[in-house]
Amino acid sequence: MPRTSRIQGLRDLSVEARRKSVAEAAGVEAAAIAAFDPAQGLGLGQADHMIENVAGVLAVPLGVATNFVINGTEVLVPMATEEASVVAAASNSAKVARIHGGFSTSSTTPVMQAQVQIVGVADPEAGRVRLLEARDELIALANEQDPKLVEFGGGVRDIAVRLVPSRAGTYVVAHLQVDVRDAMGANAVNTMAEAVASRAAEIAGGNSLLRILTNKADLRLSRARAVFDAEALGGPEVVDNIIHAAALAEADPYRAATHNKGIMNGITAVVLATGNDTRAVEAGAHSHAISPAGLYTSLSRFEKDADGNVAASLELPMPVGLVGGATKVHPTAQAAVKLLGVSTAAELAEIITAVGLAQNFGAVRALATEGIQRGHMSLHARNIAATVGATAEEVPAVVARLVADKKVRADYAEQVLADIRAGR
Ligand SMILES: CC(C)(COP(=O)([O-])OP(=O)([O-])OC[C@H]1O[C@@H](n2cnc3c(N)ncnc32)[C@H](O)[C@@H]1OP(=O)([O-])[O-])[C@@H](O)C(=O)NCCC(=O)NCCSC(=O)C[C@@](C)(O)CC(=O)[O-]
Ligand SMILES: NC(=O)C1=CN([C@@H]2O[C@H](COP(=O)(O)OP(=O)(O)OC[C@H]3O[C@@H](n4cnc5c(N)ncnc54)[C@H](OP(=O)(O)O)[C@@H]3O)[C@@H](O)[C@H]2O)C=CC1
Repeated sequence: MPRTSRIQGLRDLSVEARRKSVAEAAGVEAAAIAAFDPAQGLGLGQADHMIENVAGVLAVPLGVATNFVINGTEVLVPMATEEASVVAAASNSAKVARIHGGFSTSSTTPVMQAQVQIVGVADPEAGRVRLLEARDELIALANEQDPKLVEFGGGVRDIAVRLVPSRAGTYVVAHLQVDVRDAMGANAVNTMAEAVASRAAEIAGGNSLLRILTNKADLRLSRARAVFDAEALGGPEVVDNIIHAAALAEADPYRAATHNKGIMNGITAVVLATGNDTRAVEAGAHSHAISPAGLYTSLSRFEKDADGNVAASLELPMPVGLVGGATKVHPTAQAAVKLLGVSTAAELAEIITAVGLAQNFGAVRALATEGIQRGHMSLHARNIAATVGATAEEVPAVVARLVADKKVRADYAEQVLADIRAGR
């Protein structure tokens, strides 16, 4: 069967049947994603090699978002999240995006930056120039630290030097700009920064202090765009409401924070599912969300295009890898990568960005029409039913009453469960 991400009725299958259906649709062996089953996921022994003082593992629901077409390829997306309605929203948006061809993505070269802070330079302007004169020497010294990365075509691409005035004087800050290829790159660039720090300080005429990557990875950008059909959304008025919602997020930091949280609902779920550094991606995203006027603003843009449809776009840092960190050692993360069918970090970064845009659009569309609660709470109701003690067999009946009565609350769920058990 040709690879497809359209699996109608996936929600109605059992977990095991869903996993089988997803593997078939993705064109992978069922064994490739067997580690989605916690029984075959991260073992205590493996976990004990990953972090310190391991006492257990924390399982998180792993859903699969459907309907994605990205650069013409059908993609089923693993999403690790504890939040109801996130997977549904991403799938719903992806379904609408299919009308105009799905998502188009692109990305820059995977360049991560490490900072070397140099303190106590009497003549920082001249110190900066001295460092730039020594560019080739410092690049060679840094590249010696990771011959394998250079062998893969990576390595230091350039050096930039910034002067940062502060209450404690002006710092000369050298940036190593390193192509890290398919790594997230933090360990790689941190090693390089530590190796060049003392020589850089000597050249600049000061003392080196911090040698560490920046998570404001604005030389490693990923982009996604999609067109959402006006008629499918409910007509021009809905489009105008979506544009207004997006305009507020652009202008108001209070709204931008939640608008961007909506984006990260999608992004962080895939970053986590693939064993990548969620904190690095979140730090990069929010540090990127600063307007030219210095305001915290929305990361995505929604515009009404010439045909009256919504043209949505998103560009942000996306420092994710396939070869380092937990991705290589976590069996479920490896299975997630197999399901995605990606072979480079850039491909992964672009899929993650598309999912962020889909998630963001789904939330804003709901907010700009019926509001978030109907969709979100009707799915959250299952959590509430389980919380008050409903068995798997009782949950559907409890949820149906909570949603029908528009009272998705734990106290009401207790009453409904009691009624159902009493045959009322
Ligand atoms: C929840 C929906 C999708 C319902 O929307 P709906 O129109 O009732 O859904 P539907 O039953 O017509 O299904 C449409 C498609 O949605 C997907 N879908 C629909 N239901 C399911 C399900 N149970 N399981 C799996 N997939 C589901 C599925 O893809 C389905 O098509 P199909 O593939 O079946 O042909 C919609 O109301 C929605 O997208 N709401 C937005 C929810 C959301 O954004 N949740 C994120 C949490 S809220 C938040 O924290 C972010 C926020 C809101 O604060 C951000 C911000 O402020 O901007
Ligand atoms: N965000 C942050 O602030 C920080 C994050 N971290 C953590 O660092 C980890 C990621 O760092 P990262 O450097 O990726 O980890 P790794 O050091 O595990 O992986 C990178 C290494 O993999 C090797 N490699 C093999 N194949 C490739 C390839 N195709 N492309 C590139 N490199 C390849 C490279 O050479 P070689 O084998 O010679 O090393 C490279 O140095 C994450 O777990 C993150 O959480 C750490 C510090 C700070």
